[in-house]
Amino acid sequence: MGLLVEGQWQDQWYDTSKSSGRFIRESAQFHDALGTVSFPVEPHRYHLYVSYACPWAHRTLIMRHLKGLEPLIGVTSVIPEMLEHGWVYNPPEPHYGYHYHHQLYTQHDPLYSGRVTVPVLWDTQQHCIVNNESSEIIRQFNRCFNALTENHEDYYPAALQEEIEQWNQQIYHAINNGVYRCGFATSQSAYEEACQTLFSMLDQLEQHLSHHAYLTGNYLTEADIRLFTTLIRFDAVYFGHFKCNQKQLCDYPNLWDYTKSIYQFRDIAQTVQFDQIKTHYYYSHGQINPSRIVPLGPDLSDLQIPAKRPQAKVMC
Ligand SMILES: N[C@@H](CCC(=O)N[C@@H](CS)C(=O)NCC(=O)O)C(=O)O
Repeated sequence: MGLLVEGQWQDQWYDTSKSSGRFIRESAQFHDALGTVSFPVEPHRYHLYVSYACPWAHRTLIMRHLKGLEPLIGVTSVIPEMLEHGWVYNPPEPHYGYHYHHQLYTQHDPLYSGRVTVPVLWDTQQHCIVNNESSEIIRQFNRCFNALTENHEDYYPAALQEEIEQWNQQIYHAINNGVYRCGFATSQSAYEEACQTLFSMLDQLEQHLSHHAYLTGNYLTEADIRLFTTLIRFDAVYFGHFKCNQKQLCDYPNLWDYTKSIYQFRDIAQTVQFDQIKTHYYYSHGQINPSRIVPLGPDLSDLQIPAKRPQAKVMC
């Protein structure tokens, strides 16, 4: 785990010393958009770099799948173990033969300073990063390629945007980033604050999902996709490794059924790789798990049993 400082790789854990033990996530630095003069929409031009372990990158894999973009946008993944060199490709990535993900960042900017994260959307023609913020990449995947794919499904429909934004904001803070705020906290008070916020939001969602099939009703939206990638990792890694252990997700009947329903929707299950998820978290974070032992459980076979709620609808 590390970061680049003016283009030089430094092996360094997160610094929580100036924030009373609280983990504060750095913002992504690249925010360009497809469908602009600089980045016109073209097949086979853009490439996605992901980790199957990472919940943020997982959002982009799901949207790429639902929007039928697999034939148009290639994917390179890293190995789950993220150690002194950060994210590592295996085999080397296809465009430049790089071994380390930080080499892609310095290809874009030889003096880049900051964290080296996945996902990255890369332009293979101009040899640069288009965007490294998952919430923006999924919006671009949702709308930019419709003319090429003839897939007009809309996971961010105008009529639901206000509601989606509200959910996104609450869920990002309490849950998506919330599990990291628990796991990477280095003081008791920072951990407890994050854990209480997390479980109070899960309790609120459990109520909501007792009378709504999905966050905004019967339609699957980006808000559900963003929530799903954290929930599907909950019992496997966040409960134990990140100490989010007031309850397991499977103790919440509605949240668990909701998670199953999305897992079972249109082969989304194929984007979920539990081996990589468990190996990444338990093996990579030596500060949290010095033995690097990866637990055998939990038994997640219940995910295969059909969910009870109605299958999601998709707006077109
Ligand atoms: N805001 C980014 C966050 C991406 C992110 O933090 N990814 C993690 C993987 S789960 C990462 O690459 N971390 C490496 C690091 O922080 O050094 C997004 O949503 O795309």
